[in-house]
Amino acid sequence: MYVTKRSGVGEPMDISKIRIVIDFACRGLRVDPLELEADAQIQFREGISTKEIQQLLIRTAAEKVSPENPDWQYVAARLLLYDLYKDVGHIRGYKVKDKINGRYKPYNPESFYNLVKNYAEKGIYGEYLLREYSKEDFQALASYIKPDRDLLFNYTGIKVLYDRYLVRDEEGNVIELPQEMYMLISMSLALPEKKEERIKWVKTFYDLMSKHEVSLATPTLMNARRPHTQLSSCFVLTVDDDLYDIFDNVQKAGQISKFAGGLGIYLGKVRATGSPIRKFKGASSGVLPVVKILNDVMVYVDQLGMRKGSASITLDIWHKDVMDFLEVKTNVGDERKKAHDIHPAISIPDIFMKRLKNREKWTLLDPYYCKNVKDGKNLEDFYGEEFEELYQRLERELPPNAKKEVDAFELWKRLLTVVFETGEPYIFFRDTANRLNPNKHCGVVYSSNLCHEIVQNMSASQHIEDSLDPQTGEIVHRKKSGDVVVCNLGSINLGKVYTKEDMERVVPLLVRMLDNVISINYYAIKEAEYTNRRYRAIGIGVSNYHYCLVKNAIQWESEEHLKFANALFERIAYYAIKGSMELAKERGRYPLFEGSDWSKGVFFGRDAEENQRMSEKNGNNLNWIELAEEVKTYGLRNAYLLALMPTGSTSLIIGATPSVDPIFAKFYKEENMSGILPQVPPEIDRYFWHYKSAYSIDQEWIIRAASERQKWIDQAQSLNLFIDPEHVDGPTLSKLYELSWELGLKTVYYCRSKSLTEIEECESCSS
Ligand SMILES: Cc1cn([C@H]2C[C@H](O)[C@@H](COP(=O)(O)OP(=O)(O)OP(=O)(O)O)O2)c(=O)[nH]c1=O
Repeated sequence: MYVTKRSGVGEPMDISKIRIVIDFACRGLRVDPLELEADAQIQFREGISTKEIQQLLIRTAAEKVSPENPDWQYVAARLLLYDLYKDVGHIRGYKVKDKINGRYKPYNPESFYNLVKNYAEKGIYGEYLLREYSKEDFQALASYIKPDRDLLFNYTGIKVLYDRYLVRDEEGNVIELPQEMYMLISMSLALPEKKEERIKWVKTFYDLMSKHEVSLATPTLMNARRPHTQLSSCFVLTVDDDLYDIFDNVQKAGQISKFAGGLGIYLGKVRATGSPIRKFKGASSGVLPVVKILNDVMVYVDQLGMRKGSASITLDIWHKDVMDFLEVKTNVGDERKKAHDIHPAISIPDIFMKRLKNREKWTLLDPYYCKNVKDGKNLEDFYGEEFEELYQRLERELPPNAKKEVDAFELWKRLLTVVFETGEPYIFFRDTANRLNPNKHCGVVYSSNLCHEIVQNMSASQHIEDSLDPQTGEIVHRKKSGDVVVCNLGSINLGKVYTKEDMERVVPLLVRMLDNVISINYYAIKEAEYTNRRYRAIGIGVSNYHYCLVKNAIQWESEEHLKFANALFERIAYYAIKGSMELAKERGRYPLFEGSDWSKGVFFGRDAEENQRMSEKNGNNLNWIELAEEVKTYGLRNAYLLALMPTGSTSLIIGATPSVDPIFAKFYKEENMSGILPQVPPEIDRYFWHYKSAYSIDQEWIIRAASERQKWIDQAQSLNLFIDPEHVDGPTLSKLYELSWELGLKTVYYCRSKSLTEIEECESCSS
C-alpha cells in the first residue's frame, strides 16, 4: 500500500512509523495501543495521505473514549498535538520529524522572538510586545516555557484551542503553540507591572494558567497579545426613555458586539405602548420595536462570521409591556413582535413575590408616568421599602391609561409556561441584589448581564459628546457618561485549588491579573472605560465545582454539601478581598471606595464579628475582624470582586466540569463549532458512582447549595436549573423559583430542560 506525503510524494506505507506515533500517544496511559492500530487500519486505503492517517488515528482514539476507558481522550489529545506541532513547524519552515526519536523539538526557544517579530509586523500580534520586552526578555521567557504541560490537555481541550483560540495568520493557519499562547497572554497581562519585576510576574501568571489552576475569560484568552486588546467579557447598558439614547445604545451594542463582548441591556425606563410623546396621546410604540432592533443588530454584527452577538434584555415585571415581552421567543402570538435571537430577562421586586404568595392583584405601570416620583428620581431608582411605598402610591394614583391590573398568579403562570417552553426568561431579584450591593452609596442596579452573574451599579449610559465652547471655540465634553457596566472575569479551577493554602496563594494572583486586564484593556466605547476606571470591577468565578465535591467525597444532595460550599466560598471571598486590599496598598483604592459597605467593614451584608463567627463554624478560622480593619485603612482596589460565570468553553479547554453546574451525564458527546467532542468528567473511572448527573438531582439541593455560596459572593451566579418535564410540573417549578427568592439568590439563569436541545451558551463570559 502506498501513502502520499505532505510534499505530494508517494512512498510505500511503513506500518512501523505509525507504531512509533501510536506508542508515543499511548505511553504511560491505561490503554492498549494494539487496539488503536487495529481499529484505525481497517479504514486505510491506497494512496491515503499522511495527514489523513493522522486524522484517522485521532478520530479512532476519540471514538474509543468512554467512562470505563477515559484515557483514550489523552491518546487523542497527544495525536492531535503531534499534528499541531507538525502544522506549526511547517509554517515556521523547520523540518518536523517525530519527537519520539529526539530529532524534533516542537518548542524551539530561538523561534519565539522571531514568531512575535514576524507577526507583529503583519498586525497579527500587538507591536507593544516588541516595544515592552527586549530580545533578551523573549529568550529568557522562551526557555521558561514548559512543553510538557501540553500533556495536561485532554482531546476536547486541545481541539477547542486548536480550532478557536490559537492565533492564526491571514491564510487561517495556526501560528502558535499552546504554551506560547499562555506565555504571550502572560506577557500582555504583566504590562502594567514595574519594568524590573515584569519577568517575575510573567512567569507567575504563566505557571498559573499553564498548570490550569486558573483560567481567564474567552475575550482575554483570544485577544491578549493581539493589537486590539478587548479583554472584557460583559457589558451592561441602560437605555433611557429618549429616542437619541435608544439609538445611541443601539450603536454601542453594535460596537461592543463587534469586539466580542456579551451584552445585558436594561429597557425598563422606556415608556410603554400607547404612551404620549410630547403630550400626543397614544403615540409611543413601546418597548417591543426596540427589542426587535437590538435583536437584529445582534444578528447583523456577527463577529466576522464567527458567531452572532449575544444580548439579554431586561424588563421589570411591573412594566406595562411585560406581557408582550414575555412572548418574544414563544410560538404564540403575533410574529411581528418576535425576537428569537435575544435572551429575555425579568426583574422582580420582593413585593411581587409577596403578592404572588397571597394570590393578590398586581399592577402594570407605564414608566412614562413613573418619572420624578421622589427626589427627582424615577420609580426604578428605588428598591426595598421605599420602592414598595412608591409602587403602591402609583398603583393608587396613576390615571387608568397609565396602568393595568392583572392577577399576580396569572402573570407568574404565564412566565413559568414560557420558562418551560424556552428555558428563559432569566430572573433578576432586584431587591436582594440592591440590598447586598456593596456600592449602594453611589448607585443602583436595574438588571444583570447576559449570563446573570454580574450585579453592579448602572445608570442611563448617556454618550460623551464633544461640542464647541462658545467663548474659546475649543472642543469640550458636554454630557457626563452614565455607568456602563464592564466586567473582567477569571476563574479558579476547584479541581486543583480548594485548600486554604492554595486559595491563599492563587486567589490574590488572580485578582492581580484581572486588575491588570483593566489597565491594558482596549475599550470599544469610551463610557465603558469611564466606568471601569472608577470601579475597577472584576469577577472571580470557579470551574470544576462538581469534580471538587466528588473528590472530597461530598454527595450533591446532602447537608454536608451545604457546609462544604459555605466553607469553600468563604475561603475564596476572604482571599479575594485580601488580595484586592493588598493591591490597594500598592496601587491605590478604587475612586468610589469611600462610603461603600466595604469601607464600613460590612462584607456581604454582615459585620466583621458575624463573618468571624461563620468562619469559626466553617473551621476556616480566618481573621475577618483584622481584614475589615485593614480594608478600612487601605481600601480595596476593586469595587466588585466575585461572580460565578458559566465557564462553558474555557472549562472544555482545561478539562473541568463547567462552573458550579453538576455534570450533564457521565458520558456524552458535545457538539459545537469544533465538531463532536467526547465528554467525560474528570476521573470518571475512579469516581463513577460518586458523580450524579444534573437531571437526576433534586433541584432544591441545587438552589440550597447556591444559597450557601451566595453568602460569600458580592455579585451573583449564573445558576442553571435542570428540569425533566416528564417529572416536573408547574407547581414544582414555581416552588423552585420561589425558593430561589426566599433563600436569597439574586438571579436564576437558564432553566434547562431535557426536552430543549437548543440552549445557547454565552461565550464571552466563559471564563
Ligand atoms: C419619535 C418617537 C419616539 N418614540 C418613543 C421613544 C421614546 O421611548 C419616547 C420619547 O422619544 P423622544 O423622541 O425622545 O421624545 P421627545 O423628547 O420628543 O418627547 P417627550 O417630551 O415626550 O419625551 O417615545 C416612539 O415610540 N415613536 C416615535 O416615533
